[in-house]
Amino acid sequence: MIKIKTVTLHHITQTLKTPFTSSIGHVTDRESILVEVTDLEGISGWGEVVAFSTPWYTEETISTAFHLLKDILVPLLMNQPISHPDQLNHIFHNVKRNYMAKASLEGAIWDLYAKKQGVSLAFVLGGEKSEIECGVVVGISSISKMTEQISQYVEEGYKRFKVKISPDQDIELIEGIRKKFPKLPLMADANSSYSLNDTDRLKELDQFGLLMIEQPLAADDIIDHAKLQQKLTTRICLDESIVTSEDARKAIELGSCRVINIKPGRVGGLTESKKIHDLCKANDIPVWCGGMLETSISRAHNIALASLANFSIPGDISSSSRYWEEDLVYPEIKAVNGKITVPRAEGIGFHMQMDIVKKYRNSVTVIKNSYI
Ligand SMILES: O=C(O)CCC(=O)c1ccccc1C(=O)O
Ligand SMILES: [Mg+2]
Repeated sequence: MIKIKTVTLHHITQTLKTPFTSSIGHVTDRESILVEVTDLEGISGWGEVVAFSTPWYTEETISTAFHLLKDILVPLLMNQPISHPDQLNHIFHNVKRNYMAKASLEGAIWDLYAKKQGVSLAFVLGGEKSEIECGVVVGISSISKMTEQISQYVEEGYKRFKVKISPDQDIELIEGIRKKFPKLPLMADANSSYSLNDTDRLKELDQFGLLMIEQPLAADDIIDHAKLQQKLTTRICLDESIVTSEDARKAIELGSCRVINIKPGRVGGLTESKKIHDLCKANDIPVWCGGMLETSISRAHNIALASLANFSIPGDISSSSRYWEEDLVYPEIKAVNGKITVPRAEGIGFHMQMDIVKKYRNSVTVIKNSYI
């Protein structure tokens, strides 16, 4: 039984090694809220808010998540003994959406739940793989810089390569990469920058043998994606459009996609992620774990999640050093020859380096349970 003593919100800002650009957003300084849940025995579980500073990817921001955590979600959890993290879905039932805020607390409870049993997060989630294959993402810049970055990542051994595209830079970019790397496991993420009017343009991409195209159409759409998928040979992968397992069920039923990207933050946590994984498995839809320019706390959650059987495509889980000067955890999260070993140590399997957390911390908020 988990009895919460305190919930500590560490608000941090880290500067990315190099700014990251997609068709809809540009990130230089990455704000995060690290969520530390400590129980009466003094054991801590860790989660992370992966929302951005502004609502360009989803409607949530770091500020909205802080409000939700402090004023709504943490109070709902206090004075409730928790026997299993799955209960949080029910406890948060009357709070609409705000999935990233919910996921941060839920992730911390999952970590704590595993630690209290002395087993790994991957184990309690039902993970089967002892190592996961890693992919890497190249943000928008010039075609020559993007191709150069890919060459570097090929050398580092990554197993799958994703480039950000938009109608301003797509065919020429993919053509250029393909000339240099004809057989590379390559995919493109459009972050909703096209409409059905661009169908002919998107059909031109079919000739390049991409693994898939991610989220070509609107973030809230599954109807037009179904129409588009019928016209493309390239598989469509949905990211933004899938925020619940019900969304996934409907998208599969409509034929809106042939692959799904699961991000625990986007779907409200690991319980919902597992549900989507299981549903996709039953429907022969492969899944992979997406990335959010996250710290190693979420990276560790993602590694555990990606050890489940139907995560059969390498996800956006790269070395911490892909984005960060310093890792918040020890040992450092590192892809070696494009693979990361799933830790067997308890919980997330990595130790927090509090001196480094404090170095990047703007503020800390401790919420105490009323029974202490
Ligand atoms: O390497 C990563 O963390 C993933 C990068 C990425 O593609 C991304 C980063 C931020 C927000 C949305 C996305 C996305 O998958 O669309
Ligand atoms: Mg995406």
